[in-house]
Amino acid sequence: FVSRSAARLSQLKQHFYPSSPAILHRRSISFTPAANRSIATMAYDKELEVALLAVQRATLLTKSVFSSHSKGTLTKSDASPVTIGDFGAQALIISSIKHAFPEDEVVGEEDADDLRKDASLRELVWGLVQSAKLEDSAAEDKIGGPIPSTDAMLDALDQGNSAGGRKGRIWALDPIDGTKGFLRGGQYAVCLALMVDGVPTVGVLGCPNLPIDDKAPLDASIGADADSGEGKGVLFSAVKGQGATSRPLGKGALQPSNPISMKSISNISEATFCESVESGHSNHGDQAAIASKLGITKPSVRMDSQAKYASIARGAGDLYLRLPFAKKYEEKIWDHAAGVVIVQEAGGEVTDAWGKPLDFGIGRTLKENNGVVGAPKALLPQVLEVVKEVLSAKE
Ligand SMILES: Nc1ncnc2c1ncn2[C@@H]1O[C@H](COP(=O)(O)O)[C@@H](OP(=O)(O)O)[C@H]1O
Ligand SMILES: [Mg+2]
Ligand SMILES: [Mg+2]
Ligand SMILES: [Mg+2]
Repeated sequence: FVSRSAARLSQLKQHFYPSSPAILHRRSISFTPAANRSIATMAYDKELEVALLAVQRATLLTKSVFSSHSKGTLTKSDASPVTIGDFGAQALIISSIKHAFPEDEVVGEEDADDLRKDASLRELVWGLVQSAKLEDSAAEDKIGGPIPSTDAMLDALDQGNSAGGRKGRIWALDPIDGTKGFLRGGQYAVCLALMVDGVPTVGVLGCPNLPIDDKAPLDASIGADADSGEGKGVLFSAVKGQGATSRPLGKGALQPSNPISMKSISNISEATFCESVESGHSNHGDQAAIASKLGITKPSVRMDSQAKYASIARGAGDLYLRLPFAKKYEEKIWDHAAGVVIVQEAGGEVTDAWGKPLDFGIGRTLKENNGVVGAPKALLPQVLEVVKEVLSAKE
């Protein structure tokens, strides 16, 4: 008994005086392997952290452009707008990715052509890029700190030129999705996804004008006048197999996250569907016909950008409808990759309008797909049936 209690006493001493060399040794055996195991199971944790910080830093830049008078808007060859915010955000994000993962490729929407030709535009963007700094130095370090020179900024912008493909690690980047919404003061999103062998695997959406509260109701005004202010600004993210989360968009280190999931609705007629504001981006008429065939009576919620995917993933809306006007329009992978993995991890599924899986592995566009439909997994077949009915009636 005496020797057993002496042994117990020594155990207790070791427990309460962990500075003793004996206990340090024991701790290193008994705790470290378990800690390592849990780290090993968190696949893509570094990719996720870098993507979250990179997107958060880029939103500091887009918000500064948003509140400035001139957005330096240009018209691209396809007649769509691009702003100094798009250029600056792309340069910052690519430089973050290349710092952490130098071998990875990036499919980015923009390039440096316009900035190389126009010195004053280049200086405007350079000024913005230099001022966009996370307030936490450890967080800044993780994404490589400031871009060192104008040339480095232009090179980073141009590194979004990957052709995409089915092999290896390729990031899809939309520095400002919903540029028209951004210019209007509506919704926009900074979107970044890592695709592994053509499959969206890590997704991050920075939505400066969405309400932080996952439970906030979606009303029609969400798309119209969503000036960033109190209670606004969300970072959504997901890693394949690990669920989806939201957290407030901050200015420094990452804020704590909450799990999100799609709403469970028992009857499709109760659904709220989200569609583009721009009537040129999807067919509002077909979407209204589909909603009415599904018995949906609530008006659609129109908002720009992948904020629609984020909104259905957090259960604020239910369906994402993007019915094509023309067979020939090829959806861009950066308009969907991040939103798709977030919706999938929140319990949803996304296909094209004919029910075909979206193929992110064939290049910069979804050229084998036509239109996009997203819904809670269990309801998608029912929605697709009606979508196909409406589309077939027009053929
Ligand atoms: N005719 C078209 N059909 C579908 N999408 C289009 C389109 N023309 C432009 N787009 C894309 O629609 C995106 C915005 O989507 P939404 O309508 O959901 O807000 C644009 O992204 P950018 O704003 O990044 O250029 C652009 O890539
Ligand atoms: Mg664009
Ligand atoms: Mg876009
Ligand atoms: Mg864009």
